[in-house]
Amino acid sequence: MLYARTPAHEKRRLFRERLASGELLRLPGAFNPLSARLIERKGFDGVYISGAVLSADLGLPDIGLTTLSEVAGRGQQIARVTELPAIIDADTGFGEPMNVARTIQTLEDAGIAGCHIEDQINPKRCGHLDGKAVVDADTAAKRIRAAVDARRDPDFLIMARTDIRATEPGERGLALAIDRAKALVDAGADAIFPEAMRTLDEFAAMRAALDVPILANMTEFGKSELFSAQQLAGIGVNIVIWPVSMLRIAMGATERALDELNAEGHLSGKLGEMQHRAELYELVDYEGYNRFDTSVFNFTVER
Ligand SMILES: C[C@](O)(C(=O)O)[C@H](CC(=O)O)C(=O)O
Ligand SMILES: [Mg+2]
Repeated sequence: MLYARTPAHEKRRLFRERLASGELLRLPGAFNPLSARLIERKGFDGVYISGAVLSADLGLPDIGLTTLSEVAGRGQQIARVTELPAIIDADTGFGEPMNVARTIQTLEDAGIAGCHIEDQINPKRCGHLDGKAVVDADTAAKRIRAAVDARRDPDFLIMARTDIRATEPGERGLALAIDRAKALVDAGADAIFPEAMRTLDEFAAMRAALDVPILANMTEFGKSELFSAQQLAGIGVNIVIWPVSMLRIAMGATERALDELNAEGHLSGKLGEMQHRAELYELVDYEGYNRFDTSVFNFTVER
C-alpha cells in the first residue's frame, strides 16, 4: 500500500547480488508508476526508466531537453511504488562533471538503484539517430569518475554508456567502442552499456573484452537487431532493457482504439483488450487501503 517496503539501499544491494550471479536480468521500461507495478507483478528483475519515454511523455523529442529535476522526479514516482530496483537513464549527466556528481546524489535521494551516463556531446540525441557525436575519452572518463566519487551508497550502480559504435561503420566502430568501454571501466564504471551495437557477435565481442556486466538495449526500430532474452543470456549479457516497448504498445493500442471510436462511436469491441477495472484495483491495492482504514477505526471509546 502507498509505497514499496524495501528501502533503496536494500534494493541496490540485492540488485548487485543478482548481477554478480551472472544470470541475465530483464528490465522492461516502465512508462509510469502503474506500469512498474505490472512489471513487478509479471516477475521481471527490475524496471528501466527511459529518457526517450520521459521526453515522449512530455511531447518532446529525445534531444536533451529534459532536466535533472524532471528525470529524478519521475524516477522517484516510479521507484517508490515497486519492490524492484529501478535503473534510470541519466543521459549525459546533465552538464559538466560537477553536474554529473549532483545528478548521482539526486538520483540516490530519489531511491533509484543505478543509472547510466553516456559519452555523447551535449546536447545529446537518441542513440539510434544518425549524426551523433561523442566527447573525447578524457572528458568521458571525467564524467564517470565524478559520478563514482559522488555516490554515497557504494551499491548504487554507475553504468557508463558509450555511443561511439555508431560514429564509425563496420569493424572500426566496434573497435572504438571496445577501447572506449575499457577506458570507462578504468575510470570506475561498474557496468557498460554499449549503445547501437548491430549484431549478436558484436555483443559477444564486447562481452569477451570486459570483466564487468554489460547491458543490451533491445529498442525497436533502431540500429540493433532484436535478440531474445535467451539469445542474450547465451552470450553472457547481464542486463537487457526494452526501454520504450511498453509505451509503443500502449500508444499503438490507443491509436487503434481512437480510430475505432471514430468509426463505431463506441468501444464495446475493445473491452477484451482493456485492463479490467478489477485488475486495476488489484494492481493499486484497493483492498490494502480498505484494511488500513478498518485498522484505524477499530477501537471503541468509553465515556
Ligand atoms: C535507451 C534510450 O536511451 C532511452 O532513452 O530509453 C534510447 C531508446 C530509444 O530511443 O529507442 C536510446 O537508445 O537512445
Ligand atoms: Mg535515452
